Amino acid sequence: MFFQKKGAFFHGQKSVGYEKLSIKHIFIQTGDEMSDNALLLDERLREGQWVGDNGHLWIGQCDAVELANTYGTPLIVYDETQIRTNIRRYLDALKKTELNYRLTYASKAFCSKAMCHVAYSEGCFIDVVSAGEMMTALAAGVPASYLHFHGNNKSLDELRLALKQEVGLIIVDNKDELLALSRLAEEANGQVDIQLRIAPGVEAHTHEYISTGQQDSKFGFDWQSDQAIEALRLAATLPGIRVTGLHAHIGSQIFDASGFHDAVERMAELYKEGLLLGHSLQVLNMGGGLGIRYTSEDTPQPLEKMILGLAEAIKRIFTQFDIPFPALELEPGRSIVGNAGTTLYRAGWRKQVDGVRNYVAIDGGMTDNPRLALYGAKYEAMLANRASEAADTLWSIAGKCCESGDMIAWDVPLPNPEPGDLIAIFATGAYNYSMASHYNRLPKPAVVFVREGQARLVARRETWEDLIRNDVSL
Ligand SMILES: Cc1ncc(COP(=O)(O)O)c(C=O)c1O
Ligand SMILES: N[C@@H](CCCC[NH3+])C(=O)O
Repeated sequence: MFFQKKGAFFHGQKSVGYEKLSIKHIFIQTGDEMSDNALLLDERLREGQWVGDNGHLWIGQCDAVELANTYGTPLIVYDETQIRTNIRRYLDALKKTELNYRLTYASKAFCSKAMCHVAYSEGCFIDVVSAGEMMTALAAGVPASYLHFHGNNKSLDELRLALKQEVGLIIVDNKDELLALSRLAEEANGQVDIQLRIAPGVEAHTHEYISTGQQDSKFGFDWQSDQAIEALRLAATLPGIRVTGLHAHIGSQIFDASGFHDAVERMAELYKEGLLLGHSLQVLNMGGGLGIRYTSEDTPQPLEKMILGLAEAIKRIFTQFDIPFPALELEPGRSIVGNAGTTLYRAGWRKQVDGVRNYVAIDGGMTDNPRLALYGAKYEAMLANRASEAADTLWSIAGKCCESGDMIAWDVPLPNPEPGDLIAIFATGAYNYSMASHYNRLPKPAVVFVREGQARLVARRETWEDLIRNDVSL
């Protein structure tokens, strides 16, 4: 039987081990209202970073130059304190909403055993979207009851695995999956808790490719054409499943709260229908999506303001519908790990075309950071070994792949780089390592966590042997 283990489900009910599990450490800066760089002179620096007397970039009290010399480049450096701070800010804000709540880390943003362990140790549930992410979290010691299984095309094998492992929740994306899951659960004589993912048909105000709440989306039951209400009706007739919540994730890198509020209106209407159909709904899962500052052009609202605003909208709208307040579940990824990651590259050869552009090539590229190629993402850069020198020339940072679009940043200010300099790219903690590829057979970079002056390797650099491991012997 795979009934969910009881008693670990809402922070508001004090049954989850947030207080118990959290590890004491010093916050470098705690005020939610402060922007990332409020205390720092160089606005490219993130919280927990500074330029040392030696002119080097320091991250989490570790010298970036030493990190690169020790672990090689490209190297993704995560400030573990920052990750924990980000999670605690979410939990603190959620606590203030006075709703029951649950915080789920969307591991797609950066999935590794160390990261799953950190998120869980801070009290997060873990959103996984494949058997691979599920097995990573389990290998990290996260109990299956803390896993929430997402995805628009979970295979039958993946669903069977989720049931066998007794994951805490499955977020069902479409009718085919709903029918299949009910059948599998019935065959196993069990019952599984599910949420239905809804496409509420709202505008998220973000890049088209990372917008998911609109009607024309591959994700979720369509609200506008009544697919969603039909799913609730169907689910009420199916054995083996218990609909405990409704889910909407409208997109990613969002600064404007209006899309969330519009979504709540539609979700509340559906929630009421669900209750009337006899579903034991308890949770409104509003997904992730909060944006972060990649460059000074980005101006995210303070986290607490976004969360309290969302909670107020939920309370107001649920009151209008005359239904009990739900527990609020959030599922952030980028805003947990994005600003905590910095990638260090070794500068290679340059190409300067007078009056056109200065290029400096690095020892990585779209293989470890495809975000410019995919979304036109912008980043800020610094020479980590010459961080106190004036950044007085514009340089474009090119990857080493055979692809003109293999760029990391266009025209960013740097002191004239020399081959061998160390180039730091900030805010690369989300969707970089997790979207890394082997194009041109480049090995994936190493990942280290730094914390209070200590560094630990959490993912080793791939080797050439790793790259040919799956090639069958000739
Ligand atoms: C279902 C779901 N939940 C949560 C997230 C995390 O989003 P973000 O990284 O923008 O917080 C995503 C990714 O966009 C998602 O697809
Ligand atoms: N990969 C995207 C985010 C996708 C969010 C997952 N649904 C990015 O790098 O911004």
